[in-house]
Amino acid sequence: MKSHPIHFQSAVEATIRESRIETLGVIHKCVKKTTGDYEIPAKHTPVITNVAAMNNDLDMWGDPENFRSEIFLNENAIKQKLIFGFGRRLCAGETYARYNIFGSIALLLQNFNFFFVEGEPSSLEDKVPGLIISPKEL
Ligand code: HEM
Repeated sequence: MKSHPIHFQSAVEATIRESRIETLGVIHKCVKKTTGDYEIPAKHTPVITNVAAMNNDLDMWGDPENFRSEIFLNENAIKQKLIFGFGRRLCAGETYARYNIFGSIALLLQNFNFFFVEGEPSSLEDKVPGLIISPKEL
């Protein structure tokens, strides 16, 4: 079956979200007392976006624990952007990261077959926690 690049792209987006590599955003200083629905107690209060919570929000995703790439088929979906933070200080490496992840996964899938190895980390739960989540050593 021949798949369309946009379907592959949405699978890549879903993989980035599902892998939950980013837990917190960087510290920002509020320039206004309100942001969206939030009241910030004082101007210039430092705020940190809880990226992990956004990517696991039940109201937003319904079933965040499931891999559903079709959510990302709509190129303009706001959810697609949340992976890299939001607002004027969102991830500066977004385009670079998307381009590289897309290319790397495409090349790997074209050239290799992947299997789980018994006794070795096999799921996304097998990871090392931290500000940036990484897989356990393979
Ligand atoms: C899948 C890969 C990546 C993900 C999921 C990711 C995600 C994020 C997130 C969530 C933030 C915080 C945004 C906020 O606080 O609102 C951020 C900030 C940032 N990221 Fe990334 N990032 C990725 C790759 C990269 C790469 C490859 C670079 C550089 C080449 C990069 C450079 C930065 C920088 C400089 C900031 C701070 C931006 C600012 O405060 O103005 N990121 N990223």
